[in-house]
Amino acid sequence: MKCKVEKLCGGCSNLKCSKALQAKQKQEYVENIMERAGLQVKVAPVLMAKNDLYYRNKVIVGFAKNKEKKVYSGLYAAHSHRVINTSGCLMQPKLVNEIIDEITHLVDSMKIELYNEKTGTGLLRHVMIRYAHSTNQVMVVFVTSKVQFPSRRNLVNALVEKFPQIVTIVQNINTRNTSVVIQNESIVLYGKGMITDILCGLKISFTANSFYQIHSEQCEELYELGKKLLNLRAQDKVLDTYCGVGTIGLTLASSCREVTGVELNEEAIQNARLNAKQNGIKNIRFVAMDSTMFMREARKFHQKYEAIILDPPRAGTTKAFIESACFLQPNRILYISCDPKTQARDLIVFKRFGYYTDEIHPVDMFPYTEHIETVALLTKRKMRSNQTPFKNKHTVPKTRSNFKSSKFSKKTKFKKR
Ligand SMILES: C[S@@+](CC[C@H](N)C(=O)[O-])C[C@H]1O[C@@H](n2cnc3c(N)ncnc32)[C@H](O)[C@@H]1O
Repeated sequence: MKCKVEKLCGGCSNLKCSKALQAKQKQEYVENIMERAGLQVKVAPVLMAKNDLYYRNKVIVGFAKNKEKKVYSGLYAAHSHRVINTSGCLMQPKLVNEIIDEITHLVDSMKIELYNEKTGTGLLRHVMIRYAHSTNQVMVVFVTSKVQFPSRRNLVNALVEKFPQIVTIVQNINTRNTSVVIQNESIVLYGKGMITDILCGLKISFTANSFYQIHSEQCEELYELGKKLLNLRAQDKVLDTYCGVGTIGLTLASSCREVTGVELNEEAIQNARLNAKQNGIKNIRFVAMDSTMFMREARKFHQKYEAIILDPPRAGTTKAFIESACFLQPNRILYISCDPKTQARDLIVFKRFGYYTDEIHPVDMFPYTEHIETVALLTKRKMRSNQTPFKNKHTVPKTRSNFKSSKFSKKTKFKKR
């Protein structure tokens, strides 16, 4: 496969590898990590993506000017903030590439000021495009350094006229000296500020700040695998932590009694609630809260879940989360991870609290890159009666009557049972 900026970009380090070679390398990569962590687990063959080109449903580009002072756009060169021209990128949907090219042309012809990171001057920092594969809907987000955005009307009109697939355009204001692209303040310039995809047969809407898996088709495979491993029963209560816009819990809701989704990002929780409503799913609720804090509260009130799911960001989860999750004694824990290194670190802690896995399932969510998603089902193994790994004051589980009479903290949104 040929890419003109392959050596500069660093995004697709496996561009020259066949599918079979990528599968082998990624499996060995996970095996090495697990082995080095001292975990005796089998690593299953990698579940490779059927579509390995034009898959990225989220793209963020920066802008710069060439020697002739003409504006170009693209990703950053590896380990730098130098913009390289990635027009026509093979990992981005063709429509997304066309829209980026048009925006770049408009930014140039309308003489929109580019932001300068070094001096902190200028206006346009980045453009983010989000794409819904199943519905062909597109969201465009202009990230600016200030609220005043003089040419925005003309820019919006020109874009929606040329691309009817653009259903919403948002301005995100980032005044900070940071490499975090998207900040909390947004103004909707056109449409509703969200796009809707169809995922696992459900209508899933999300806004600019909410997480949505990068490879939508492969995400369906990932969730299908998770569902199969969990093997839920109709009476099960499920906790879906780090739930984003609720996608995992929503796809499981019809196979269990009830689901609780927990997520730090309030905007994502609002999306999740809308997603439950627009799919008529009633046995799910969402809590906007840090997952570790939630888990601590759940432990305090001795909540019972048959299955706990965690799908944290690359940094993995916390020891406090793991300790509390294991204390609740679910039958199974499903750990989905986008970084096998932090997953291995966390699996060691799970093991200390009695939860083991025999097998890791890698899923290739990021073809041609070095990244890999991994899924592990953990189940409880018996410990000797004198082995109690739990240390702090909630060691002794409350009796049922204790639990019923205990006062619920105002912060926590547990329902009395
Ligand atoms: C890898 S995403 C997974 C989202 C979702 N499970 C999915 O498949 O789309 C991780 C999510 O965790 C959320 N998050 C990050 N830190 C968190 C925390 N401390 N507590 C709860 N959620 C957190 C992020 O906002 C993000 O939505």
